[in-house]
Amino acid sequence: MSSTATAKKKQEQGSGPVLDWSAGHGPVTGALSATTGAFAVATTGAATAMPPGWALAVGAAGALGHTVAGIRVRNAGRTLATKAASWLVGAGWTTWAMTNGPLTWAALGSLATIGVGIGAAARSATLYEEAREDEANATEQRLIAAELSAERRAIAAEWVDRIQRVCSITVRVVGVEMWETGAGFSIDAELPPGGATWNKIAGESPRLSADARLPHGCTATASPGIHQGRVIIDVTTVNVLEEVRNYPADYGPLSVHTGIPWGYRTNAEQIRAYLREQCALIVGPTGSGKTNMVHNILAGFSRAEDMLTWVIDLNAGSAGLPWVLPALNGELTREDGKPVRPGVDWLAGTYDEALLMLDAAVRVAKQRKMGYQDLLSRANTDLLPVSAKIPQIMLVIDEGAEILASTDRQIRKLAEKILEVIRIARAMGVRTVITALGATGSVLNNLMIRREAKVRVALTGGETEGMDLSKMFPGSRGLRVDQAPHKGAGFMSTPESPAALFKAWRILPNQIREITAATSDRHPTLDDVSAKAAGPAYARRWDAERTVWMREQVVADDAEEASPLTPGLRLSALSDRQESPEDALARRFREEIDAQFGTAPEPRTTEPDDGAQQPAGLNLSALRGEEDSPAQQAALAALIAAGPAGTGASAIARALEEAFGTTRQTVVGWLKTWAKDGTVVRVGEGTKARYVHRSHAPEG
Ligand SMILES: Nc1ncnc2c1ncn2[C@@H]1O[C@H](COP(=O)(O)OP(=O)(O)OP(=O)(O)O)[C@@H](O)[C@H]1O
Repeated sequence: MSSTATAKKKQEQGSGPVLDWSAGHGPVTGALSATTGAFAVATTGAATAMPPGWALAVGAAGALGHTVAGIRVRNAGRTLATKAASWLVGAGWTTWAMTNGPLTWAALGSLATIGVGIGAAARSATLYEEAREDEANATEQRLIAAELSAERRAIAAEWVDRIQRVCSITVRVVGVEMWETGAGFSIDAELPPGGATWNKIAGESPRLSADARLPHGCTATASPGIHQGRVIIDVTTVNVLEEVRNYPADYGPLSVHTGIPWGYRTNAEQIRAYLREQCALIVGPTGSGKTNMVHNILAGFSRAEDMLTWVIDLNAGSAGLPWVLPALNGELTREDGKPVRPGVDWLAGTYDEALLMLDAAVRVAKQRKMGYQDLLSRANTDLLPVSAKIPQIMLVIDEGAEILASTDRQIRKLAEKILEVIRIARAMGVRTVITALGATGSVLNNLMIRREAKVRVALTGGETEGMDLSKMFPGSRGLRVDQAPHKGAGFMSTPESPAALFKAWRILPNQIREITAATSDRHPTLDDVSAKAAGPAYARRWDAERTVWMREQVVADDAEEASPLTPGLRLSALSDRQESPEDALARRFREEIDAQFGTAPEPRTTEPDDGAQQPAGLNLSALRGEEDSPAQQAALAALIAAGPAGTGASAIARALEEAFGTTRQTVVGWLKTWAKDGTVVRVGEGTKARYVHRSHAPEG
C-alpha cells in the first residue's frame, strides 16, 4: 500500500466513519443496503421514540450527497434522479413506519416492494451508464480514426501527385501506414498497367525526397510490394540517425535463430542479422564508429543462448578486451557470488593466439561433420541443428579484411585459415564477421567473401574516400554516402532486408560491463565433440601465459594514456616469477571457470613459462631473434630524438607504423626489454610515464 493510502486510512480510523457518497453498490447490494438500513432505523427509532422527521432529514441529506457525488463523476441526469429518488423513498417509508410501527404486515410488505423497486431502478441506471460510456468511447475512436484517415488521404493525394510529377507514373494508393515510432510512414501503391516497375520509382528516390522537402537524412525509398505490380514507398520524416541512441537496456536472451539486432533503421525499427548460414562484412574507415559497431555485435552475441564468440583482434585486442578484462580481473560480481564469465569465449590479440584459434575452428568444423553424422541423419538435414547444447561459433575478426589482403607471408597463413573456415564451416555452425577499414577490391573481389558474406554494413560517418557503395551493395540504387554523415551511421543489407540507411547504438564501457555480468550464466559451453577437437589450445585459452598480452596491454596503456575502458587497473609486470595478487586472481578465476564450465586444463604439454618470454605481439614474433632490426633501430632513434622529455610506446608505434607496420604492442615489448637492460629509463608514473634513452637519462 502506498504511504498516502496508509495515511488516509489512519486518518479515517482516527476521525470516525467517513461518508463516501461515491462508494459503489451493485443493484442488489444497493437495494439490500437501502432496505435493511431503513428497517433498522425504523425499528430502533420506534423503540427509542426518535422524532420521525429525523429520518426524512437523513434521507434528504443522502439524496443531496449522492447527487453531488454523481455530478462529480458525470453521471447522467437519469442516474442522479434514480439515486436521489431511492434515498427519498427510503426516508419516506422510515418516517411513516416510525409513526405507524415498522413491525406490521403493511410496513414490511411495502418495504419489500420498495427494495425490489430500488434494485430494478439501480440496475437500469447502471446499464444506462455503461451504454453511455461505450458510446462516448466509440465516438472518441471515430473522431481519432476520422482525423487519421483524413491525414492518410491527404498524404495519399500528395504522393500520387508527386510521383506523377517526378517519375511520370500515375500510381493508385492502396494504403498509408503511419509508423508507430512516429518517424515517418509507408505508402502501398498500385503501379499503372503498361509495364511500370517499382525500380523506376526507387531510382528517383533523391528527387522524390527533394520534391517532398524532406529534412536532411530523411529519404523516400521504394521497394517491391506484394506482387510486381505494387510498390512500397517508405518515407522518413524525422532523422533518427542524427540522434545518439544508447544500446537498448533490455539484455534479454537472443538466439542465432531469432537474429541479432545490430542497430536501427531510419524508421527507428531494429535491424537484425541472421547469421546461421551467413558471414558478415563490416566496412568502416577510422573514426566512423567501427569499434563501437563491433561492440554492438559482441553485445548481441553475448546475449545469445546458442552462440560462442571467438574474437581475433591483432590491433592490441581493443575490440575484445572490454569484454574480457573486467571479468578476468574479478571486477564484476553476480548476485549469487559465482564468477562472471567474459562476454566473449576466446580472445586472440597476438598472431600466435590467432593461429591457435583458427586452427581450432577448422578442427571443430571438421570434427562436427564426423561426430554429428547420426544427428544430421536423424534430423534429416545437412545443416547442423544449432542449439544451446551445440552452439554456433562466431569468429569476429577485427580488421580481418586487412589480414586477407596482406602480402606478408605470415599473415597470409592467417588469411588462408580464415578463408578455409568461411569455405568449410557453414553447415557445421562456424561463421565469421570480418571488419575492414575500406571496401577494398582485394576483399570484395574475393569470390568466397562475396558469396558467403551477404550481411553487409558500410559505416560511412561522412567519409567519402574509398567508399564505393555500389561494390558493397551491388544492385542497390540511390545510396549516397552523404545521406549518413553521422558517426555510427551507414548502410546495412542482409538477405532479408535490402541495403538502406541504419545506425548502430552507442555503447559505452559501463554498458559492456553490465551486459557481461547480465549474460554470464547464459553463455553455452562448447559441445564435447567440438571441445575435444579444439583440444588444449581451447581449454587453456585463459592460462596466464596465454593472456599475458592482455595485461601487457594494460601496462602499456598505463604508461601512455590510461585506457578509458579499464579504469583503475594496476596490473604489475608479469615477468616476476612470484605470483602477484593479479596472477592469483586470474588463476582463481580460471579455476572457478574450469570447475563450473568444464573447461579443465589438459595435462601440461610444455614446461611452465620461466617468465623470460616476452609477449608475442604480431610483429614481435616476426622479428623474433633479429636483434636490432631496422624497426628497433628506428625506435631507438626516436627515443634519442625525444631527448630528456622521453616518449611513449604509442608515439613510437605511430612513427614506425608506416615504414615497418610496427604495432604499439611490439614497441611495449621492446621498451620493457630495454628498460631491463638499461638502454632506456622509465620516468614518471601512470599517465605521465615516459621512456627516456639512457644518453638523456637523469643522473642516478
Ligand atoms: N553509434 C554511435 N552513435 C554516436 N556516436 C558514435 C557512434 N559510434 C561512434 N560514435 C562516436 O565516434 C567516435 C569514434 O568511434 P569508434 O572509436 O567506434 O570509431 P572507429 O571507427 O573504431 O575509430 P578508430 O579506428 O579511430 O578507433 C566515438 O568516440 C563516438 O564519439
